Parts: sequence; C-alpha cells; structure tokens
Amino acid sequence: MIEVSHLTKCYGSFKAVDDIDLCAEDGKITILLGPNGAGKSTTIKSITNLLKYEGKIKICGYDNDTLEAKKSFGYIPEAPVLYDLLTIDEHVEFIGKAYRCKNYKELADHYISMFHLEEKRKKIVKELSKGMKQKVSMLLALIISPKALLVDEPMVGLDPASIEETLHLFTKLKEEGVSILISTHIIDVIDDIWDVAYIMNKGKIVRHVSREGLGEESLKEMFFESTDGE
Ligand SMILES: Nc1ncnc2c1ncn2[C@@H]1O[C@H](COP(=O)(O)OP(=O)(O)OP(=O)(O)O)[C@@H](O)[C@H]1O
Repeated sequence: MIEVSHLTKCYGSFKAVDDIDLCAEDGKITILLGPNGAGKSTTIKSITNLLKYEGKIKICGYDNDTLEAKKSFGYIPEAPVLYDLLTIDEHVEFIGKAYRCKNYKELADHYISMFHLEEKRKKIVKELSKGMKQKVSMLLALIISPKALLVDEPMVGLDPASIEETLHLFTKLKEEGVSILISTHIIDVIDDIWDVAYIMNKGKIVRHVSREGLGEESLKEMFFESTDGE
C-alpha cells in the first residue's frame, strides 16, 4: 500500500505538485495520468523520497524515509539509472546483495529469460540498446520481490512484444498482492489493466475514479475533459 497525503512539492517558487492525496492499494494497479508537466514524475520521485517535499508518505505502512519502506518497494524510473561499466549479472549481484535478498538469483534468471536477455547478461550495460536497458531497470526492481512497485512511464523504448509482456507481468504481480503505481500519459497502452486512476493537471488531482465507477464515459474521454484537452 502506498499512501500519500497533502503532498506539495515546489521547485523554487513554482508549485509542481499542489496538496495531493492518493492511495495505491495492495493487489491493484493504480495509474497516475496527466499531460506533460502535470507533476506525475515529481509525485513518483517524492514517494521514493528522492526529492524533498511537504506532506506525509507511507509505503507498506512505513514512512518512506525508513529502511523498512525502502526495502519494500521497487522503482522503475522513466530513464534507467544503471552503471555503464557493469554487466547485467553484476547489476543483479550488486542489488541482490545490497537488499540482502535470498532468492534474487532465481528471480533474475526468470526475468532475464522473460525479457530475452540471456545472451546479453555478460555484456556491460553501455553496450545494450535503450529498450534492453529499460528491461534491466525493470528486472532490478523486481528481483527484490517488492511489495509495492513504482513505475514512471514504463513503456518508453519497449517494442510491442515487450509492452505486452510487461502488461502481463504487472497483472501477475497485482494478482500476487503487489500494489502498483504507474505514471503515464499513454492511456491506450494501459487501458486494459488499470483498476484505479488519478488524473493530474497542473499539479493537482482533478479526477479519481475506479474502473467500476467509470460508467459510460471512457477513461480517455474523462482525461481530455478534466485536462482541457491538453
Ligand atoms: N528540477 C526541476 N526544477 C524546476 N522545475 C521542475 C523540475 N522538475 C520538474 N519541474 C517542473 O515541474 C512540473 C512538473 O514536472 P514533472 O516532470 O513532474 O511532470 P510530468 O507530469 O512527469 O511530465 P511528463 O509527462 O512530461 O514527464 C513541470 O512544470 C516541470 O517543468
């Protein structure tokens, strides 16, 4: 469970996120939708505690600056943050040991095979394509068996088959009880798998809807209506 209350983030005098509340429940896929500049990445980075902010954020019941919280969530950033001169296997070893995970090797084998990276596992990251780096970033977030997963624009750089696999993976993790929060502005890709949607515009949450509560209106229609078509 990810609980955000009264989150405000300013860059200098500019309020990028303005007093928002949101909750991503266990076993659900929650999406944060919004046009460019709405404040989605700022929200996700605040939840991971990479930014200073005002407000209260809990992950799996722990304040997000605690070790317990940090051990319980995986983060897939918009642009992979990897070590150019380490191989995929060395990244796995580094993260697995840093998080003191017991079964990280088995999980890494599983995800490396799933993402078709077997032949690349001894290559340094610098020699991988953009999409491959994105897959490495994903598998590193997953080998720690996270109870919560924060994902910022997950499909950027992935080919159609990998997008399908990733959507399937998110659905499987949700069924295992993981709380998943995905930030995106690409509704079409995510439209089949979301359970709860928050629509952001200019730093504020302007709509909050569950799939059951959607009624006749599509999420896309709601998005354009709530964001003035931006
Ligand atoms: N480091 C920064 N310094 C100053 N302003 C920033 C900084 N990072 C983001 N902003 C501003 O904060 C606002 C929200 O940015 P943010 O990256 O959170 O939006 P977003 O919804 O993730 O957008 P996108 O879909 O384009 O990634 C924007 O107006 C942006 O210009």
